Amino acid sequence: MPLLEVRNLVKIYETGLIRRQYIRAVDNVSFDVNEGEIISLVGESGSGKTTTARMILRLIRPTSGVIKFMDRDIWKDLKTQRDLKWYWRNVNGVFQDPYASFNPTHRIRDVLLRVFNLFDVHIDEDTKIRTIEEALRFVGLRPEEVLERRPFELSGGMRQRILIARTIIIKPKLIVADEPTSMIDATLRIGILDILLKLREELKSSIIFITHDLGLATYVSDRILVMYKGKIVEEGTPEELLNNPKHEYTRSLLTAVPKLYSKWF
Ligand SMILES: Nc1ncnc2c1ncn2[C@@H]1O[C@H](COP(=O)(O)OP(=O)(O)OP(=O)(O)O)[C@@H](O)[C@H]1O
Repeated sequence: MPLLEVRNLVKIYETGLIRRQYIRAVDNVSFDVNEGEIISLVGESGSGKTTTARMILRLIRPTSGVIKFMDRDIWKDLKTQRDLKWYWRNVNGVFQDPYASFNPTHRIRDVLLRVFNLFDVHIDEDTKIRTIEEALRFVGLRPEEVLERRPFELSGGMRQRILIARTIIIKPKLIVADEPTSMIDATLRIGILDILLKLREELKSSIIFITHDLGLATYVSDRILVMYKGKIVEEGTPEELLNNPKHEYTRSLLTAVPKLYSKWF
């Protein structure tokens, strides 16, 4: 049984007050995510990646289709507040703008301590601090350097790492990482991807990595799904997509991938 099953997912947005317009943002999308697997959703801006991610995170309701996590339909079978906390503890998101995700007036220590309350994790204070320190070290930060600082006193790369640390604290089974590297310098991006690989390796997390950059997806994924105008137009391992892209859109994405990546295969 896959960890996550997405079947015939559709999202139609209605816009316009006088003349109604319908945008088919996600159009009949199906895929599975297995335990310990990293898959990427790759596509240009507007292809429906974020909408798909938000539906998986149960933040927006699909127009139709089914999402099952551990065999539970996330709209039909999760009813109580407790069910939802269970879900968000197990399926957690890391978003693209680490700055917007923090309350700027809070110290990092408090930002991270709040996570335990949010998800009803009842452990003693010492264990909480130890868990936080462990998570910070996991993402390559020194607790003593960041705990007392406020978000604006840290670099973008550090903030992104703290967001990942916040996710690690609750040890979700599935992490949905939506463009987690887009706001940081190119030189630091691989560092973030290496953390995702380490998460899979050491915590056996599954990851859905969302990006417009096929090169980054190639670096980190077991399987890549290419999205175009709301549909998945191609799916394969990085090797298959790089060596034998079938869809014209994948070929156009490949022209933007530096030779460095293709050299690996
Ligand atoms: N709340 C909304 N209301 C109306 N239309 C929306 C809404 N959110 C997204 N859309 C539209 O749905 C389509 C898919 O958007 P989505 O954000 O899912 O794509 P994306 O691939 O994640 O793009 P990006 O990389 O720019 O975030 C776009 O045409 C977008 O304009």
